[in-house]
Amino acid sequence: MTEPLIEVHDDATALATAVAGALVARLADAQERGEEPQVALTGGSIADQLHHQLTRLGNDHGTDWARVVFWWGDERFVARGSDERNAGAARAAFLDPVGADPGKVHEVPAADEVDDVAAAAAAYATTLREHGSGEFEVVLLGVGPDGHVASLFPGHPALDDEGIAVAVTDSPKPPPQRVSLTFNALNRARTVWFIVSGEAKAEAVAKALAEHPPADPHEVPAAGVTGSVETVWFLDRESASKL
Ligand SMILES: O=C1O[C@H](COP(=O)(O)O)[C@@H](O)[C@H](O)[C@H]1O
Repeated sequence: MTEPLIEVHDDATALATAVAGALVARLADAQERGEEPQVALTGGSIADQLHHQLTRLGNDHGTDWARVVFWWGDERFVARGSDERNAGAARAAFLDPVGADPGKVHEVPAADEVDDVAAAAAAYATTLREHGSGEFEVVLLGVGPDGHVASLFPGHPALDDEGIAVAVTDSPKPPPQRVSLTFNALNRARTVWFIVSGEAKAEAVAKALAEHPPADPHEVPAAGVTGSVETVWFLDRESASKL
């Protein structure tokens, strides 16, 4: 468990630009050490801006995108062609333009590819186990106004799942069926970067970072994730306004 660092940027654009710059530098460093870094991407409102900035940077920092292994912290269980799919948006705006290797982009199976959401979670967990069960260089996490991360929602039984990936069948945020990495998997990451923008998230950020008393991850799931080497909360002024 690492002490969280906090970095506040002016607005969502500055925030996404900073995280994109930090990510390409971190991945290039890992590749220079001869590693093939694994990254878990996030969905949600900040993801589009982040993808845009990552594509703008492209190979500028020497990152070889074809030698990065991609995962998602969570996925909505919808058809592959659905606009709601986190992976679809990332592929179109970022992974395809920068030349990610399709064989190293590991999506959660879609609703039109497997029987049910439990089968999707089981298949994702199997693929993760084949790649080290979540030895992530970086996990990127958005945070919902209720403090959820990935698809781990306050008070939900998925918070206590001890596997790697869990099926969520009654998400309070639509769509109701999702697959999420568990706390167990997320907490194996070397680096966890929260990316949080907007006034609506300010309360959740303040609760997650409270020290006395610290937040209960069952009430504020974001408080239950830390990197083994580094945890950074990348915020904009609005999301940091209640700290
Ligand atoms: O549904 C989701 O929500 C969270 C937070 O999204 P936001 O739109 O409130 O920023 C996101 O991190 C997650 O990946 C996504 O599936």
